[in-house]
This record gives sequence, structure tokens and C-alpha cells, in this order.
Amino acid sequence: MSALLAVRDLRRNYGAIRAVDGVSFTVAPGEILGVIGPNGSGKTTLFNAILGQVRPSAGQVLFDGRDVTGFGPVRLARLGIGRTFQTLQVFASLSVRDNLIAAAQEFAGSPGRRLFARPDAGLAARAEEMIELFRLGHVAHRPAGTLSYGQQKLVDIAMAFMPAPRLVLLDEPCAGVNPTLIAQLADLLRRLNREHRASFVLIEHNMDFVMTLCERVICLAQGRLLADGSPAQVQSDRAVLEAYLGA
Ligand SMILES: Nc1ncnc2c1ncn2[C@@H]1O[C@H](COP(=O)(O)OP(=O)(O)OP(=O)(O)O)[C@@H](O)[C@H]1O
Repeated sequence: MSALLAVRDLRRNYGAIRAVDGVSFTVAPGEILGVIGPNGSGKTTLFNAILGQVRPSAGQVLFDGRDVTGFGPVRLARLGIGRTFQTLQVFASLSVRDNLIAAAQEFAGSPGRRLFARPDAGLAARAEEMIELFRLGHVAHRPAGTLSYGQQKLVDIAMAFMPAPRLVLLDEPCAGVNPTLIAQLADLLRRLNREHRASFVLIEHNMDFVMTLCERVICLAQGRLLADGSPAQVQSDRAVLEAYLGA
């Protein structure tokens, strides 16, 4: 089966720092891939270079066989790639429901179509679907800023799923989230994967989460790919253990 995402020899330098130093990997349709590595190993820069948020110094990104290297987030979202950030992207004063609608509006159609469409045309039903899936019904009317951090994180992730992406890159979805919500999040991502056919690449320091959710894991260290295999293989890889101990 051809890859949904193919990253080829991707590089990003900051002056003398090789933040991403020749990384190659693929994501198959339907796959959940974990990205691990010590602090400063290049994980977020890798996401930023894939998603056109920083310009790659070299290398290629292919989505569904198409060269999308350097495409910006809006263009990529229209092709079916979404992302979340380490920091929350919710609008604190908007209700949860309006946050969801706003997230999808940003990516819906041409500027002309958006200008003449009803503000929530076609999106309200999708927002309700996400509210139900993410179990946010009891807080859907509340300003997002009044929710707990973990609940806001769920809203943030639900926002990334509003345009029905085929691939979502999640940057530390568990950070700052309590264990109960982490279990709920793992369950949700499994459902989005199975029932909505979404593929994920997720950066995460919570190893239990990575090991139970991901079918494959890659490990970065100093910008380079150190290991690529099953969770069990990567967890017991000598180079991976040394990179963590030396970090
Ligand atoms: N905008 C920037 N300017 C200069 N150097 C940068 C910039 N962004 C990242 N770096 C450097 O690139 C390297 C990789 O950083 P990056 O944030 O991608 O690592 P990370 O694995 O995501 O770390 P963490 O797990 O702490 O989030 C680090 O040495 C970092 O200092």
C-alpha cells in the first residue's frame, strides 16, 4: 500500500544547529505513529517543517504521493492534514461550539465561497458530531476559557478534527492532562482511527500512552532518526536507551 505521508531526508538548520538532520519515514493509511525523543531532539521542528510552519532546509514531504514540501497549514488542511500545538489554540471567550465552527471555517472553501456562505453553513452538524464524540455536550455552550485545562485540550483536539482530516499531527496531546482524561483521549483517538479512518502522528513524552496507542514508533536524537519499529522494539533499543540516559 502506498504511503499516506512520506518524509524524505528532511533537514532544518538554525544557524549551526541541525534541528532536523536528514529524517526519513512513512505513515501508512490508517496508521498511528508515535514520535519520541529527549528534549531538544527535533520533534517539534520536524512537525513544523512537515507542515510548512518553518521552511525545510532540504528534503521532501509527500502527502498521498503529491509533493507538498513547503505548503502552508491552510493549504495542507484543505488537502486533509491537520495539527495541534503544544500550547492551546482555543479562543477563550468563544463557546466550545463556536470554537469548533471557527476552526473549520478557517479551512472551508475559497475566500469567495466563505464570504457568501452562512457563517455556520454545513459546519453546525459536524460540530455536534464532534461534541458528542468528545463528550463535550455538558460544556458546549460555555466559553472555552472557563473549562479545565484538560477539557480545553480536548476542545483543541476536536477543533483539529472539524475539517475531517485524513492525517493529524498531535504535539504532546497528554501534556498537562489528568490520567482520567488521558484514558478518555486514548479511547477517542482509537475511535477516530477506526471509525473515521484518521491517521495520526503524535509527539508524546507519556510512554504508557505511546506504547498502548501507537502501532509504530520512531525515536529522534539530536535531529536524527535513531530507531523506527514496533513500540516493544524501540523501547528496548540500546541506542534509544542511551539517548535518554545521556539527555
Ligand atoms: N526557532 C529556533 N531558533 C533556533 N533554534 C531552534 C529554534 N527552534 C528549535 N531550535 C533548536 O532546535 C533543536 C530542536 O528543538 P525542538 O523544539 O524541535 O525539539 P523537541 O524535540 O521538540 O524538544 P521538546 O521535547 O523539548 O519539545 C534544539 O536544539 C532547539 O534549541
